Amino acid sequence: MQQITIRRPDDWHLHLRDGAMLAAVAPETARYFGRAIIMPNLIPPVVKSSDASAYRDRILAALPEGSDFQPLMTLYLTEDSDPADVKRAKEEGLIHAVKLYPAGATTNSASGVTNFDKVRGVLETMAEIGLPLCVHGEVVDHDVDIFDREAEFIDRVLDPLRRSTPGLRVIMEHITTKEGADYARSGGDDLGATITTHHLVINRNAILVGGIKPHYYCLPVAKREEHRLALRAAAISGDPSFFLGTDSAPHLDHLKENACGCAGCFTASNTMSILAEVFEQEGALDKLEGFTSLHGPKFYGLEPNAAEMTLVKGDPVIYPDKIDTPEGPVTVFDPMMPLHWRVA
Ligand SMILES: NC(=O)N[C@@H](CC(=O)O)C(=O)O
Ligand SMILES: [Zn+2]
Ligand SMILES: [Zn+2]
Repeated sequence: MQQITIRRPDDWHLHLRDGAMLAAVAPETARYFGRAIIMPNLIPPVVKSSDASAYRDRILAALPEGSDFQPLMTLYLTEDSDPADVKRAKEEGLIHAVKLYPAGATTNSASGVTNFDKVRGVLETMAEIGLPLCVHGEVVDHDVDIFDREAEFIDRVLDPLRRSTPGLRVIMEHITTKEGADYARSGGDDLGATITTHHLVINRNAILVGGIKPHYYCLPVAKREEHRLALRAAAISGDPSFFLGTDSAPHLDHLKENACGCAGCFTASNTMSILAEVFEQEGALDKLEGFTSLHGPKFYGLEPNAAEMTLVKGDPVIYPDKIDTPEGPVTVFDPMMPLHWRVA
Protein backbone atom coordinates (compact mmCIF):
# COMPACT_ATOMS: atom_id res chain seq x y z
CA MET A 1 0.00 0.00 0.00
CA GLN A 2 1.24 3.43 -0.91
CA GLN A 3 0.37 6.43 1.19
CA ILE A 4 1.51 9.97 1.80
CA THR A 5 1.01 12.29 4.74
CA ILE A 6 1.00 16.03 4.31
CA ARG A 7 0.05 19.03 6.41
CA ARG A 8 -3.68 19.60 6.23
CA PRO A 9 -4.38 21.57 3.03
CA ASP A 10 -6.03 24.98 2.65
CA ASP A 11 -8.06 26.32 -0.25
CA TRP A 12 -6.94 29.82 -1.20
CA HIS A 13 -9.92 30.52 -3.50
CA LEU A 14 -13.37 29.18 -2.65
CA HIS A 15 -17.00 30.06 -3.34
CA LEU A 16 -19.39 29.01 -0.57
CA ARG A 17 -22.42 31.13 -1.62
CA ASP A 18 -25.15 31.65 0.97
CA GLY A 19 -28.37 30.18 2.36
CA ALA A 20 -29.29 26.64 1.29
CA MET A 21 -26.32 26.36 -1.08
CA LEU A 22 -23.89 27.36 1.68
CA ALA A 23 -25.38 24.72 3.96
CA ALA A 24 -25.00 22.08 1.23
CA VAL A 25 -21.43 22.83 0.13
CA ALA A 26 -19.64 24.05 3.29
CA PRO A 27 -19.29 20.51 4.74
CA GLU A 28 -17.64 19.34 1.50
CA THR A 29 -14.77 21.78 1.98
CA ALA A 30 -14.63 21.59 5.79
CA ARG A 31 -14.15 17.79 5.55
CA TYR A 32 -10.74 18.21 3.89
CA PHE A 33 -9.44 21.74 4.29
CA GLY A 34 -8.25 23.64 7.34
CA ARG A 35 -8.97 27.10 5.99
CA ALA A 36 -10.20 28.78 2.84
CA ILE A 37 -10.16 32.24 1.37
CA ILE A 38 -13.85 32.95 0.90
CA MET A 39 -14.80 34.77 -2.26
CA PRO A 40 -17.14 37.73 -1.70
CA ASN A 41 -19.19 37.61 -4.93
CA LEU A 42 -22.57 37.13 -3.33
CA ILE A 43 -25.60 39.11 -4.46
CA PRO A 44 -25.34 41.71 -3.00
CA PRO A 45 -21.55 41.43 -2.67
CA VAL A 46 -19.55 41.44 0.58
CA VAL A 47 -18.29 45.03 0.36
CA LYS A 48 -18.09 46.38 3.91
CA SER A 49 -16.44 44.92 6.97
CA SER A 50 -19.88 44.55 8.55
CA ASP A 51 -20.95 42.42 5.54
CA ALA A 52 -17.88 40.20 5.97
CA SER A 53 -18.49 39.78 9.67
CA ALA A 54 -22.12 38.77 9.14
CA TYR A 55 -21.19 36.40 6.29
CA ARG A 56 -18.49 34.80 8.45
CA ASP A 57 -21.11 34.10 11.13
CA ARG A 58 -23.40 32.47 8.55
CA ILE A 59 -20.54 30.27 7.31
CA LEU A 60 -19.60 29.18 10.84
CA ALA A 61 -23.27 28.35 11.51
CA ALA A 62 -23.34 26.15 8.36
CA LEU A 63 -20.37 24.00 9.42
CA PRO A 64 -20.88 20.49 10.77
CA GLU A 65 -20.87 20.11 14.55
CA GLY A 66 -17.29 20.10 15.87
CA SER A 67 -15.68 21.35 12.64
CA ASP A 68 -12.60 23.52 13.15
CA PHE A 69 -12.60 24.84 9.57
CA GLN A 70 -11.71 28.52 9.44
CA PRO A 71 -13.21 30.80 6.78
CA LEU A 72 -10.75 33.56 5.86
CA MET A 73 -12.85 36.48 4.74
CA THR A 74 -12.32 38.93 1.87
CA LEU A 75 -13.98 42.16 0.79
CA TYR A 76 -15.28 42.82 -2.72
CA LEU A 77 -13.59 45.91 -4.14
CA THR A 78 -15.97 48.49 -5.59
CA GLU A 79 -15.35 52.02 -6.80
CA ASP A 80 -16.99 53.17 -3.54
CA SER A 81 -14.97 50.98 -1.16
CA ASP A 82 -13.77 52.93 1.88
CA PRO A 83 -10.02 52.66 2.63
CA ALA A 84 -10.65 53.28 6.35
CA ASP A 85 -13.16 50.42 6.55
CA VAL A 86 -10.75 48.08 4.72
CA LYS A 87 -7.94 49.04 7.08
CA ARG A 88 -10.10 48.50 10.17
CA ALA A 89 -11.24 45.07 8.92
CA LYS A 90 -7.64 44.00 8.41
CA GLU A 91 -6.53 45.34 11.82
CA GLU A 92 -9.36 43.46 13.53
CA GLY A 93 -8.13 40.26 11.86
CA LEU A 94 -11.48 39.91 10.08
CA ILE A 95 -10.22 39.96 6.50
CA HIS A 96 -7.17 38.49 4.80
CA ALA A 97 -7.53 40.00 1.33
CA VAL A 98 -9.59 42.23 -0.94
CA LYS A 99 -10.92 40.86 -4.22
CA LEU A 100 -10.79 42.75 -7.49
CA TYR A 101 -13.29 41.82 -10.16
CA PRO A 102 -13.12 43.82 -13.37
CA ALA A 103 -16.80 44.73 -13.84
CA GLY A 104 -18.46 42.18 -16.13
CA ALA A 105 -15.58 39.65 -16.13
CA THR A 106 -17.29 36.76 -14.36
CA THR A 107 -20.14 35.52 -12.15
CA ASN A 108 -21.56 38.31 -9.95
CA SER A 109 -18.93 40.84 -11.00
CA ALA A 110 -21.32 43.65 -11.98
CA SER A 111 -20.37 45.68 -8.89
CA GLY A 112 -16.66 45.40 -9.72
CA VAL A 113 -14.21 47.96 -11.02
CA THR A 114 -14.36 49.81 -14.33
CA ASN A 115 -12.34 52.92 -13.53
CA PHE A 116 -9.16 51.91 -11.74
CA ASP A 117 -8.43 55.53 -10.74
CA LYS A 118 -11.38 55.29 -8.35
CA VAL A 119 -9.79 52.47 -6.33
CA ARG A 120 -6.36 54.07 -6.10
CA GLY A 121 -6.90 55.12 -2.46
CA VAL A 122 -7.86 51.62 -1.34
CA LEU A 123 -4.95 50.03 -3.22
CA GLU A 124 -2.47 52.45 -1.67
CA THR A 125 -3.83 51.72 1.80
CA MET A 126 -3.53 47.99 1.09
CA ALA A 127 0.09 48.41 0.00
CA GLU A 128 0.82 50.29 3.24
CA ILE A 129 -0.76 47.70 5.52
CA GLY A 130 0.36 44.63 3.56
CA LEU A 131 -3.14 43.41 2.71
CA PRO A 132 -3.11 41.24 -0.43
CA LEU A 133 -5.26 41.94 -3.48
CA CYS A 134 -6.79 38.86 -5.10
CA VAL A 135 -7.36 39.53 -8.79
CA HIS A 136 -9.68 37.97 -11.34
CA GLY A 137 -7.35 38.72 -14.25
CA GLU A 138 -9.31 39.07 -17.44
CA VAL A 139 -10.01 42.13 -19.55
CA VAL A 140 -13.64 42.65 -20.49
CA ASP A 141 -13.10 44.51 -23.75
CA HIS A 142 -15.38 43.18 -26.47
CA ASP A 143 -12.59 43.37 -29.02
CA VAL A 144 -10.53 40.80 -27.10
CA ASP A 145 -11.11 37.11 -27.77
CA ILE A 146 -12.18 35.24 -24.64
CA PHE A 147 -9.17 32.92 -24.90
CA ASP A 148 -6.81 35.94 -24.89
CA ARG A 149 -8.39 37.87 -22.03
CA GLU A 150 -6.01 36.70 -19.31
CA ALA A 151 -2.82 37.39 -21.26
CA GLU A 152 -4.14 40.82 -22.29
CA PHE A 153 -5.02 41.65 -18.70
CA ILE A 154 -1.43 41.18 -17.60
CA ASP A 155 -0.14 43.72 -20.13
CA ARG A 156 -3.02 46.18 -20.12
CA VAL A 157 -4.02 46.21 -16.44
CA LEU A 158 -2.01 44.12 -13.99
CA ASP A 159 1.51 45.16 -14.82
CA PRO A 160 0.69 48.92 -14.95
CA LEU A 161 -1.30 48.59 -11.71
CA ARG A 162 1.57 46.87 -9.88
CA ARG A 163 4.10 49.41 -11.16
CA SER A 164 1.95 52.33 -10.02
CA THR A 165 1.33 50.81 -6.56
CA PRO A 166 4.72 49.75 -5.19
CA GLY A 167 4.49 47.31 -2.33
CA LEU A 168 1.01 46.07 -3.27
CA ARG A 169 0.87 42.31 -2.75
CA VAL A 170 -1.12 40.59 -5.49
CA ILE A 171 -2.47 37.10 -6.07
CA MET A 172 -3.31 36.28 -9.65
CA GLU A 173 -6.35 34.09 -9.08
CA HIS A 174 -7.00 30.90 -11.04
CA ILE A 175 -4.35 31.40 -13.71
CA THR A 176 -5.06 29.50 -16.91
CA THR A 177 -2.21 30.38 -19.24
CA LYS A 178 1.51 30.02 -19.78
CA GLU A 179 1.67 33.84 -19.80
CA GLY A 180 0.01 33.92 -16.37
CA ALA A 181 2.44 31.38 -14.95
CA ASP A 182 5.45 33.17 -16.45
CA TYR A 183 4.35 36.54 -15.08
CA ALA A 184 3.64 35.12 -11.61
CA ARG A 185 7.04 33.44 -11.53
CA SER A 186 8.81 36.68 -12.41
CA GLY A 187 7.12 38.80 -9.77
CA GLY A 188 9.10 38.20 -6.58
CA ASP A 189 7.69 37.84 -3.07
CA ASP A 190 4.82 40.28 -3.58
CA LEU A 191 3.24 38.28 -6.38
CA GLY A 192 1.60 34.86 -6.14
CA ALA A 193 -0.85 32.84 -8.19
CA THR A 194 -3.50 30.29 -7.40
CA ILE A 195 -4.10 27.35 -9.70
CA THR A 196 -7.36 25.41 -9.68
CA THR A 197 -7.70 21.66 -9.64
CA HIS A 198 -9.73 21.56 -12.84
CA HIS A 199 -7.31 23.65 -14.90
CA LEU A 200 -4.64 21.00 -14.20
CA VAL A 201 -6.96 18.38 -15.68
CA ILE A 202 -8.90 19.85 -18.60
CA ASN A 203 -8.09 21.85 -21.68
CA ARG A 204 -10.69 23.55 -23.86
CA ASN A 205 -11.51 20.34 -25.71
CA ALA A 206 -13.29 19.11 -22.58
CA ILE A 207 -15.87 21.86 -23.05
CA LEU A 208 -16.40 21.56 -26.79
CA VAL A 209 -15.53 18.14 -28.26
CA GLY A 210 -18.39 15.69 -28.81
CA GLY A 211 -21.07 18.16 -27.72
CA ILE A 212 -21.08 21.16 -25.42
CA LYS A 213 -20.23 20.20 -21.84
CA PRO A 214 -21.48 22.90 -19.49
CA HIS A 215 -19.96 21.35 -16.37
CA TYR A 216 -16.49 22.04 -17.78
CA TYR A 217 -17.27 25.69 -18.42
CA CYS A 218 -15.72 28.11 -15.97
CA LEU A 219 -13.96 31.45 -16.08
CA PRO A 220 -11.28 32.04 -17.02
CA VAL A 221 -12.20 29.43 -19.62
CA ALA A 222 -9.83 26.46 -20.00
CA LYS A 223 -7.28 27.10 -22.77
CA ARG A 224 -5.21 24.99 -25.18
CA GLU A 225 -3.23 21.96 -24.04
CA GLU A 226 0.09 23.86 -23.99
CA HIS A 227 -1.37 26.10 -21.27
CA ARG A 228 -2.61 23.17 -19.19
CA LEU A 229 0.91 21.72 -19.37
CA ALA A 230 2.40 25.06 -18.29
CA LEU A 231 0.05 25.12 -15.28
CA ARG A 232 1.03 21.57 -14.36
CA ALA A 233 4.71 22.49 -14.58
CA ALA A 234 4.11 25.51 -12.32
CA ALA A 235 2.10 23.52 -9.76
CA ILE A 236 4.72 20.77 -9.40
CA SER A 237 7.72 23.10 -9.60
CA GLY A 238 8.01 23.68 -5.86
CA ASP A 239 8.06 27.44 -6.57
CA PRO A 240 6.26 29.06 -3.61
CA SER A 241 4.62 31.56 -5.97
CA PHE A 242 2.08 28.86 -6.87
CA PHE A 243 -0.55 27.44 -4.55
CA LEU A 244 -3.94 25.77 -4.61
CA GLY A 245 -7.10 27.80 -5.01
CA THR A 246 -9.75 25.36 -6.12
CA ASP A 247 -12.20 28.04 -7.29
CA SER A 248 -14.80 25.44 -6.41
CA ALA A 249 -17.87 27.33 -7.61
CA PRO A 250 -21.22 25.59 -7.13
CA HIS A 251 -24.12 26.38 -9.45
CA LEU A 252 -27.42 24.51 -9.61
CA ASP A 253 -27.40 22.05 -12.51
CA HIS A 254 -30.36 23.68 -14.23
CA LEU A 255 -28.46 26.98 -14.34
CA LYS A 256 -25.43 25.34 -15.97
CA GLU A 257 -27.37 23.05 -18.33
CA ASN A 258 -28.95 26.10 -19.83
CA ALA A 259 -28.97 28.16 -23.05
CA CYS A 260 -26.88 30.70 -21.13
CA GLY A 261 -25.08 28.44 -18.66
CA CYS A 262 -23.23 29.81 -15.63
CA ALA A 263 -19.46 29.63 -15.30
CA GLY A 264 -17.97 27.53 -12.51
CA CYS A 265 -16.79 23.99 -11.69
CA PHE A 266 -17.58 22.39 -8.34
CA THR A 267 -14.51 20.47 -7.12
CA ALA A 268 -14.69 20.66 -3.33
CA SER A 269 -15.69 17.00 -2.98
CA ASN A 270 -12.86 15.33 -4.92
CA THR A 271 -10.09 17.92 -5.19
CA MET A 272 -7.52 16.18 -3.00
CA SER A 273 -7.98 12.84 -4.81
CA ILE A 274 -7.62 14.57 -8.17
CA LEU A 275 -4.52 16.49 -7.12
CA ALA A 276 -2.79 13.40 -5.75
CA GLU A 277 -3.51 11.65 -9.06
CA VAL A 278 -2.14 14.60 -11.06
CA PHE A 279 1.00 14.97 -8.95
CA GLU A 280 1.61 11.21 -9.15
CA GLN A 281 1.21 11.31 -12.94
CA GLU A 282 3.88 14.01 -12.96
CA GLY A 283 6.18 12.00 -10.68
CA ALA A 284 5.92 14.83 -8.17
CA LEU A 285 3.98 13.54 -5.16
CA ASP A 286 6.72 15.08 -3.01
CA LYS A 287 5.63 18.52 -4.26
CA LEU A 288 1.95 18.10 -3.37
CA GLU A 289 2.32 19.36 0.20
CA GLY A 290 4.01 22.59 -0.84
CA PHE A 291 1.26 23.33 -3.35
CA THR A 292 -1.72 22.48 -1.15
CA SER A 293 -0.48 23.21 2.37
CA LEU A 294 2.68 25.34 2.62
CA HIS A 295 3.01 27.98 -0.11
CA GLY A 296 -0.40 29.55 0.50
CA PRO A 297 0.07 30.18 4.24
CA LYS A 298 3.53 31.55 3.52
CA PHE A 299 2.17 34.08 1.06
CA TYR A 300 -0.61 35.11 3.44
CA GLY A 301 1.76 35.35 6.42
CA LEU A 302 0.11 32.48 8.30
CA GLU A 303 1.46 29.27 9.79
CA PRO A 304 0.73 26.00 7.99
CA ASN A 305 -2.00 23.93 9.63
CA ALA A 306 -0.76 21.85 12.55
CA ALA A 307 -2.98 18.90 11.62
CA GLU A 308 -2.04 16.40 8.92
CA MET A 309 -3.82 14.58 6.13
CA THR A 310 -2.99 11.11 4.87
CA LEU A 311 -3.84 9.98 1.35
CA VAL A 312 -3.89 6.27 0.61
CA LYS A 313 -3.61 4.69 -2.85
CA GLY A 314 -5.92 1.82 -3.67
CA ASP A 315 -9.00 0.88 -5.69
CA PRO A 316 -10.72 3.70 -7.57
CA VAL A 317 -12.26 6.17 -5.17
CA ILE A 318 -16.03 6.47 -5.04
CA TYR A 319 -17.30 10.03 -4.70
CA PRO A 320 -20.78 11.42 -5.28
CA ASP A 321 -21.46 12.68 -8.81
CA LYS A 322 -23.87 15.24 -7.41
CA ILE A 323 -24.44 17.14 -4.16
CA ASP A 324 -28.09 17.68 -3.26
CA THR A 325 -29.46 21.04 -2.23
CA PRO A 326 -33.11 21.91 -1.51
CA GLU A 327 -33.11 23.85 -4.80
CA GLY A 328 -31.69 21.01 -6.89
CA PRO A 329 -28.47 19.13 -7.49
CA VAL A 330 -24.94 20.47 -8.09
CA THR A 331 -22.72 18.31 -10.29
CA VAL A 332 -19.31 17.39 -8.89
CA PHE A 333 -16.44 17.90 -11.34
CA ASP A 334 -15.73 14.70 -13.31
CA PRO A 335 -11.97 14.48 -13.99
CA MET A 336 -12.59 11.86 -16.71
CA MET A 337 -10.09 9.47 -15.14
CA PRO A 338 -10.24 7.03 -12.24
CA LEU A 339 -8.89 8.43 -8.98
CA HIS A 340 -6.89 6.10 -6.79
CA TRP A 341 -5.96 8.35 -3.87
CA ARG A 342 -8.41 8.41 -1.00
CA VAL A 343 -8.24 10.78 1.94
CA ALA A 344 -7.85 8.54 5.00
N1 LIG B 1 -14.76 30.70 -11.82
C1 LIG B 1 -15.99 30.72 -12.26
O1 LIG B 1 -16.23 30.27 -13.37
N2 LIG B 1 -17.02 31.21 -11.53
C2 LIG B 1 -16.93 31.87 -10.26
C3 LIG B 1 -16.45 33.27 -10.35
C4 LIG B 1 -14.96 33.40 -10.56
O2 LIG B 1 -14.18 32.90 -9.76
O3 LIG B 1 -14.54 34.04 -11.53
C5 LIG B 1 -18.33 31.85 -9.62
O4 LIG B 1 -18.56 32.61 -8.67
O5 LIG B 1 -19.16 31.04 -10.05
ZN1 LIG C 1 -12.63 34.64 -10.94
ZN1 LIG D 1 -13.66 32.05 -8.19
